[in-house]
Amino acid sequence: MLKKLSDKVYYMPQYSETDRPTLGLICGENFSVIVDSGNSPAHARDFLNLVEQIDIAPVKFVVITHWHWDHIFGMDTMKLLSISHNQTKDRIEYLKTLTWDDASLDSRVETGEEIEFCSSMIKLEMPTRII
Ligand SMILES: Nc1ccn([C@@H]2O[C@H](COP(=O)(O)O)[C@@H](O)[C@H]2O)c(=O)n1
Repeated sequence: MLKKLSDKVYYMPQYSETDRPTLGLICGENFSVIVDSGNSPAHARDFLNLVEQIDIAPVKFVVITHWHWDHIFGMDTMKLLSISHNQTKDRIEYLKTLTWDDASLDSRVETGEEIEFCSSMIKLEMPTRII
């Protein structure tokens, strides 16, 4: 169930066990907008399933607040036009060049490019992953 903040604003609360952040939904007269895409395809699908259950104008965009993995790994699954700051877009483009299998994550933790917390949460949220 989505939580309702007002007639126009809903959210799905965060789930700290696998670092799923809060996802938002802003409903306009003509279209609606999702705020952040979730930390995995499953997270995005869970949110979209809840959104489908309420009577709102069609969802047209997903607004990405920032580039952290937990806010962007559901983008492909949402299949929406995305809106973000240019620097966020650039960072996402860089992240798309990386590989996300366990060995690659471990190696980036070793070099300091990735933090252990994100690596372990990615493995927990997506035991098998094609990102
Ligand atoms: N280098 C980092 C540091 C943190 N994260 C992720 O950000 C989360 C905390 O901030 P949010 O605003 O994104 O909720 C944290 O839970 C990490 O998943 C990161 O990706 N990279």
